Amino acid sequence: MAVYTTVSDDALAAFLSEYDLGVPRSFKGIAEGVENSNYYLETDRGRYILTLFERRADPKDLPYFIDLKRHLAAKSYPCPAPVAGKDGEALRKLEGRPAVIVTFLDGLSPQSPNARQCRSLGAGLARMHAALADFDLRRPNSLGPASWPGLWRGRAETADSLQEGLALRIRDDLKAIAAAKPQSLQIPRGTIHADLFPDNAFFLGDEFTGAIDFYFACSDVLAYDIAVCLNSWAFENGSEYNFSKGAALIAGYESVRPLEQAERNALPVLCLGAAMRFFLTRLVDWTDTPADALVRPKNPLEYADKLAFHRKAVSAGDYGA
Ligand SMILES: Nc1ncnc2c1ncn2[C@@H]1O[C@H](COP(=O)(O)OP(=O)(O)O)[C@@H](O)[C@H]1O
Ligand SMILES: N[C@@H](CCOP(=O)(O)O)C(=O)O
Repeated sequence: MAVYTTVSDDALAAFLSEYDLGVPRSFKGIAEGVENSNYYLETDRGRYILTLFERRADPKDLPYFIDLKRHLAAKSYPCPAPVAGKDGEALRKLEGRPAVIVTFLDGLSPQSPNARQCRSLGAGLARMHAALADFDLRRPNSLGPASWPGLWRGRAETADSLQEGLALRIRDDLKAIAAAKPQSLQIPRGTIHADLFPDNAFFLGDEFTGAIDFYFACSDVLAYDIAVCLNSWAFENGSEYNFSKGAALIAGYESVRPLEQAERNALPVLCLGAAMRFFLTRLVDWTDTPADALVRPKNPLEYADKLAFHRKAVSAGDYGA
């Protein structure tokens, strides 16, 4: 359960008095998620999510995330809309942490997405990129390749304790990615979600109905978002790549924005990089999650296994593109 910060009755009452949201009916910690503390809030006027930002969120980035969601919502892209208080501000403090209220989005996150859902998700991702094409704020990817050596430092022993010989393989992957210089790729850039996992996408049946959790959004190559999605949507049983799902996801994306050849060529290194990013943050969380936090850290080995698949991929064809 992702609740790092407990909200007292008095603090909640004082916080809600800053809004015009009616009378609270329900307030509960949310079981899913790992990054921030999330609460479900229902009042007589509607349903909301209250988020308190925790360790990885840099307070100076929060206005960027709020503006980004406002931009998408203004374009009728289905995502949570930030709720402003009586003073017009969406960002304030609760229990000493930065906090926002956003609107509740309906839909279900697929546990095991099928190929039709992958196709719809790919199209939804491309529509998001299109809707953000004129979003003019910039935020560097704080979990991009430059951050990985720092995340990895001092973790070799933990990696080897999870899987024999893993540290050596990770060192080799980091060297291979650095040599490929993914930051210098001459391919389309824009604003990306950077964490569009199945638990951050909602569906009604097989139709993508919206995205949540934009708190890793940043300026980067657009195809990196596809790489994140191939990693999180197209594998089964951890490490088995499902070609049909990957092909459907890419085809869905291309039904809105066809990929350039250079983007296709970059897919293997972008997929390796995306798997590395999630392996490393999971490895850090595996040992550094506070003992009293109500959260289930995610398994880093799932991404160590995906790295093994990407190491062998030579072209976009290996992913179904
Ligand atoms: N706007 C929203 N509408 C509906 N449910 C939401 C919304 N925001 C978050 N949730 C629920 O809260 C869970 C955790 O949210 P998420 O933003 O993924 O947390 P974290 O960033 O802390 O990992 C989601 O899986 C979803 O069930
Ligand atoms: N998607 C990441 C962790 C971030 O958590 P989320 O619940 O905000 O998606 C992972 O799976 O490692």
